[in-house]
Amino acid sequence: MTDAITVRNLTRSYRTNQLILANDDLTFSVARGEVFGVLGANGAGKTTLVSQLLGLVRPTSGSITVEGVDVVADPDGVKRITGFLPQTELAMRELEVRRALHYTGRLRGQSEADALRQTDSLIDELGLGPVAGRYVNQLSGGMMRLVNFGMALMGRPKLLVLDEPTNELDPHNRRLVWDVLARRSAEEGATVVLVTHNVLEAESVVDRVAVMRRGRIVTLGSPGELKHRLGDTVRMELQVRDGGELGPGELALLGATGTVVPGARDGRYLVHCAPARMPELVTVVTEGMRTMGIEDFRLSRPSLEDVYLSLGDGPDPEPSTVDVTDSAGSAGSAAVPAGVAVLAPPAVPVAAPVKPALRERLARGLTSFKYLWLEQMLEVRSTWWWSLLFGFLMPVAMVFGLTRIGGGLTDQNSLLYIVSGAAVFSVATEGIATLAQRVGVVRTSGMLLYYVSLPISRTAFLAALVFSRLLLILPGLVTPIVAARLMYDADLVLSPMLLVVLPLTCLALSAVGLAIGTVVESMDVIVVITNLLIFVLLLAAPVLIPPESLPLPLRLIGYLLPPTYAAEGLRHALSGDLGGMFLVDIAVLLGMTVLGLAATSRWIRWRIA
Ligand SMILES: Nc1ncnc2c1ncn2[C@@H]1O[C@H](COP(=O)(O)OP(=O)(O)OP(=O)(O)O)[C@@H](O)[C@H]1O
Repeated sequence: MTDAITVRNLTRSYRTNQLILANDDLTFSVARGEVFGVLGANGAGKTTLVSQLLGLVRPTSGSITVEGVDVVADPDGVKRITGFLPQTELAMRELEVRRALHYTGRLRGQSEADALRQTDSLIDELGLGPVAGRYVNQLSGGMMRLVNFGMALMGRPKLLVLDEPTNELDPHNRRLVWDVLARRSAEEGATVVLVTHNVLEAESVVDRVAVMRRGRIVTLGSPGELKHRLGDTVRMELQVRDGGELGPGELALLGATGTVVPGARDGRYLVHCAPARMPELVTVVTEGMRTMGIEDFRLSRPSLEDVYLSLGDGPDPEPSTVDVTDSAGSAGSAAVPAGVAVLAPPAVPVAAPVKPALRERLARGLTSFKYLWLEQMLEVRSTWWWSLLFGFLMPVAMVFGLTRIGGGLTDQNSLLYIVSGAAVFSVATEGIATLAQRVGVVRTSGMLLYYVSLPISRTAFLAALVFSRLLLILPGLVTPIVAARLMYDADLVLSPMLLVVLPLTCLALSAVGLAIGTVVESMDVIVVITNLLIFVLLLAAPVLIPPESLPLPLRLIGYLLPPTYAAEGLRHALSGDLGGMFLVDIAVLLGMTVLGLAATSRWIRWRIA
């Protein structure tokens, strides 16, 4: 078998108030078509390892090759051949199951026909027929996980990286997932990297397993080999009544015949001993059943769980105690420092990063944009009525109401303020506030991790976010103008310049929304900032109210806010005043667009680090 993954001296450190070695000098290889398990306690470094395999986290040092692609030099190359199932919340939750699978296939570069074909066959294979038309976020946790598993399989990736794929699944569906994985690896030659805490289940699925602790691989081999290392032992599994604990005296009594380790459940203990000592152990247990509170016990051969538990959770092992076996034939190397050394030279030569031709990139970018845009449009459908309220009715209501305050409309200038103010207020609500909050949710929920793992460009992703809101934003800009014309036969100039001002206003305010949602760390702070902005717009900025009616401090604050310039630009355009001040407004809006998009592009964590 040739190697699909080659990892050499991989180290990833994080510097917080201390230096954390999340992965510490890992060297191993995974053969093509192999199911490779990664086990380890919380914080052992499993997620850091798979994130690096996927090109999502940049190694501090070392190298990774996946199917001949140098992951560090060409992180996009690896995304084209990988299917990823993260533990975090996935995108596409507001789509129907069928669409979520289909769109994922298209975003992974499948043709329309192929994506539809595979969607149908996966729905069959995973038994998703009864829920195919239902929204993903309305399914039970287990069914949602099964759909997410299906999404990872779309595009028939050469490498599947699955983080706890059977979490929340019932026994029937767990079996289904393992069977599907076994088929993918045996029939299609897919390589599977499986992160799991479920040691018992992993044993029946994985070809080899690496056990990690404190950033290192402390043992690696096939389940059979690892169990063999426990020697010619037998084990007894004990269950203490009501999940209780054994006291030090009782542990010493059992420990006299073998090694005692606590099991994975409360009240469960495993005792390993030589076959010759077993009668003695059985006597100790049967005689002490009542005094020790032992409810049940049984004898068996050691399992992978025993290997895992026998490694304990003590301090990092010394290099000399590191235990390595590599069934692919690689040998451990004493020259490699602490951790594991299972060194296999890459069987596939590392290819230089392949940059697809411009035409292909454009075609891929457009397809990505189309499906991300469609996805976003479907995501916002639950809030359409709210957006339409702001887009159509609120600006009209504002024009209607504000023109009646204080005995009615006095002059054309006031009408201009009201019309442009109402328009910009509605755009700011949808463009800045809603967009900023949406980006914040995508970023903080872990959905971004999923988008980042797909072979899509950041530009396509951001463009889809903005353009999906445009349809909701544009009516809010236009309806106050139409309302004023109809209600007051207002003398508004509908110059071609409006075709510049209106889209630019949408774009500039959306860019500000994107930047706030990206740069501000906390979701709560994003909500506070955007609400405050809307509040200030309504009450203080020279958007609805002429500046001469505002005290100087409020006027100054107003001129610090982006929407003020949008309102001014619109007012100047509607009054036909296209002189110097209008050009200043356009320049500020352009500047805001560039700054907002640059800040978003710079700070959005497209590659986690
Ligand atoms: N972005 C980060 N900044 C600082 N420390 C980090 C970061 N990511 C991971 N770590 C640290 O690296 C170590 C390994 O974390 P990792 O998430 O890889 O563990 P894990 O084995 O996947 O754990 P779990 O089973 O809980 O998911 C932990 O100590 C963690 O706190």
